[in-house]
Amino acid sequence: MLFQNKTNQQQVLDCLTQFIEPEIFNKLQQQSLLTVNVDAAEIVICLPFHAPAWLTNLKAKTEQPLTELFKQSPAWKVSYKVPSFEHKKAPKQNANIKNIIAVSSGKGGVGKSTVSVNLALALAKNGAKIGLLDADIYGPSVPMMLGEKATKSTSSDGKLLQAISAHGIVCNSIGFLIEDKDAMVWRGPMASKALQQVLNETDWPELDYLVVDMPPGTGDIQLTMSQNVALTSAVIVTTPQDVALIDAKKGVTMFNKVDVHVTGLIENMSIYSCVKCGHQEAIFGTGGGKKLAEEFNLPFLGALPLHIQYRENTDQGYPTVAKNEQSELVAPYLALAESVAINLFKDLQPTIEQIKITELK
Ligand SMILES: Nc1ncnc2c1ncn2[C@@H]1O[C@H](COP(=O)(O)OP(=O)(O)OP(=O)(O)O)[C@@H](O)[C@H]1O
Repeated sequence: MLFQNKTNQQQVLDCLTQFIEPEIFNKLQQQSLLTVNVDAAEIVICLPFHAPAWLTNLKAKTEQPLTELFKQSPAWKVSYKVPSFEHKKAPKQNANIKNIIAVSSGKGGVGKSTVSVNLALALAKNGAKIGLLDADIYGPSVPMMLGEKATKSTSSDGKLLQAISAHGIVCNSIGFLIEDKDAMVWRGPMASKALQQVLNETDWPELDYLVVDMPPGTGDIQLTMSQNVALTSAVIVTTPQDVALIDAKKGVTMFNKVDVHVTGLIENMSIYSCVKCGHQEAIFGTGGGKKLAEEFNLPFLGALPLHIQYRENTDQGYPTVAKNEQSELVAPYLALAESVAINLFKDLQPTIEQIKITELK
């Protein structure tokens, strides 16, 4: 009888299953990332993604039931290790870069670079080690957006370029390698070579994710680039407008064609909030991104508002997420970053070496 009254591990795990999505819970268990120490009233978790709001929410929801089981407030021992996820094709990859995420758009001007920059910063703000590579040969804008336009790439060993540090992330740009006027006449293999060059000839520190701002469109250039780089996954940026959605469809189709995993869709310029009166309007329509995601059975990763501050901040080289002044503009990016990191874990398997390391612990 005494034994029955004593809380056991399984009861604690049963409690946690009610508050963690099954796909996440099962994988955490399979990969030995979640353990319970009943005697110490401890939940020990090694999170494979950085998601502060997700964790805070989980702790808040489980506080009462776990306290009842443990007869004391639970202690959470949380550590982080983002795995390198398997991808279908595996061109040689820099060992320092665990994962490469392409930010893509079917058409130009939907805010792909703005999203790349702020998403990279938000992933870093959530705790991940982040690099940003500007592969947009048509208009490399990342150096300007990060306030590093005047910075020149340097090399300490005469072989590898130093990655440029800005606002807590490191970056490099294809813009440092090319003349603007040249890019217009490039073909796929040339652009792909330039991307590989800037990727492989940069001295990247250890990165959980390298975010790549791809050139807009789904033509020969984008196709070759996606084929020749070890992309872990792609996210597609669209606006709610029909024309943008049609092109976003082409984006998803392109990545499917070259066997690159698509994490999901992001809707930019979603709702306009008037700075003066707060009135909200769906200038480019509403719900299109979500509908498209449903059509392709992909996660809808988040909607980002249309707001003048996003433009002004990147124009000044101080992106909104780095500036961190307006929570209503920063919060959607932090949520988006969590969504991307969590969905990658849900969808993809860690590489074999990664599993072995975890099992040995
Ligand atoms: N959510 C937003 N609210 C307000 N302005 C935005 C938003 N997103 C992007 N912009 C602005 O829209 C313009 C186009 O954005 P951006 O350069 O990021 O788009 P892009 O898709 O990368 O374009 P390109 O096809 O030229 O590479 C920029 O002036 C940018 O500041």
